[in-house]
This record gives sequence, C-alpha cells and structure tokens, in this order.
Amino acid sequence: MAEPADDTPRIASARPEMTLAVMRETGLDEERLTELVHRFYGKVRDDGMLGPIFAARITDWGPHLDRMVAFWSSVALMTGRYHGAPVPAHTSLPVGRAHFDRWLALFRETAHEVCTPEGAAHVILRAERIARSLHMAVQDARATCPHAVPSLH
Ligand code: HEM
Repeated sequence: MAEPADDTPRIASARPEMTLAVMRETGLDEERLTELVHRFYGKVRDDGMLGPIFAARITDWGPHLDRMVAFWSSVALMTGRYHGAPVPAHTSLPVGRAHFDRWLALFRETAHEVCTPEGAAHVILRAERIARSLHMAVQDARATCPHAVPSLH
C-alpha cells in the first residue's frame, strides 16, 4: 500500500476517512486527546467529591490514563482503539447525580481549555450522552440489587 502524502496525518483507524474528516472539522487528534485526558484526571484527582472515589480504586494511574486516551480516541475519532466495558466499571461505585454533574463540569471546563470550540463541542456532547447512560446503569444496578451498591450519603 502507498504511503500517505506528507500533509496527511498518520493515523491508525478502523474508519480512516471518517476519522480524518472529524480531525479536520474539530482540530482533535491523539495528541490533543492525550492532553485533554491527562489534564482532566489531574483535576479529578484534586477534586474533593470525585478524588476519593478514584483514589480508592486506582493506585497505578499510568494504565488508567492510557485506557482513557484509547477510550476517547474511539469515541471522538472512531479509531476503534478501546476494547473495554465502561458500564460494569461504574455500577458498583458510590455515585449519584451530583457526582456525574461534577464529572461533567470538570470535563467541560477542561475541554474548553484544551480544544478548539468545535473540538470541545464534539467531546462534550459525547461525554454528556455517555454520562447519562452510565448514570442510568448505576441506578438500574442499585434498583435491581440494592445491597451490592454502597449507599449514598
Ligand atoms: C460519577 C462520575 C464517575 C466516576 C466517579 C468514575 C469513576 C471511575 C473509576 C473509579 C474507574 C476505574 C474502575 C476500575 O478500574 O476499577 C472508571 C473507569 C472508567 N470510566 Fe469512569 N467514572 C465516572 C464517570 C465516567 C464517565 C462520564 C465516563 C465516560 C464519558 C467514564 C468512562 C470510564 C471508562 C471508559 C473507564 C474504563 C473502564 C474499563 O475499560 O475498565 N467514566 N471510572
């Protein structure tokens, strides 16, 4: 296969043409998403509400950050780099609406700091949709099996 022309970004993607179109329209690429993820989790770790929940479950942040960059690469750029399962990772967490609202507030703030306006809108829309479905999954797990989930104070 021919090498891409020099002005073509080199990307590994399941859907290269769609990925290139999104990159052009939003200014997002792997480097920008890496900065977004690292800066966002820096704020999360320092946050009084969210920090302790993460600290109780994540001791080695390197692999978690790598996984989250792959997740955002898949979600925002459709590269297919992430192969995990977000729902079960959240159903037993002691979180409610206020935690998801705080998560989204920090994510929006970071996206505006790091991305172009189009890039920020692109990732924020997707974060809001996923947060809504994770919140519903947490509520559903709590209703189905109330003793499996720590109670909220
Ligand atoms: C209340 C807000 C949230 C909290 C407290 C939270 C907390 C966590 C924690 C502690 C983990 C690590 C789980 C483990 O490895 O044992 C995790 C994983 C993850 N979170 Fe969240 N999260 C929140 C919201 C979100 C949202 C809104 C998204 C997506 C937009 C998200 C995406 C992910 C993904 C993709 C993983 C990795 C799952 C895997 O492949 O293992 N989280 N989260």
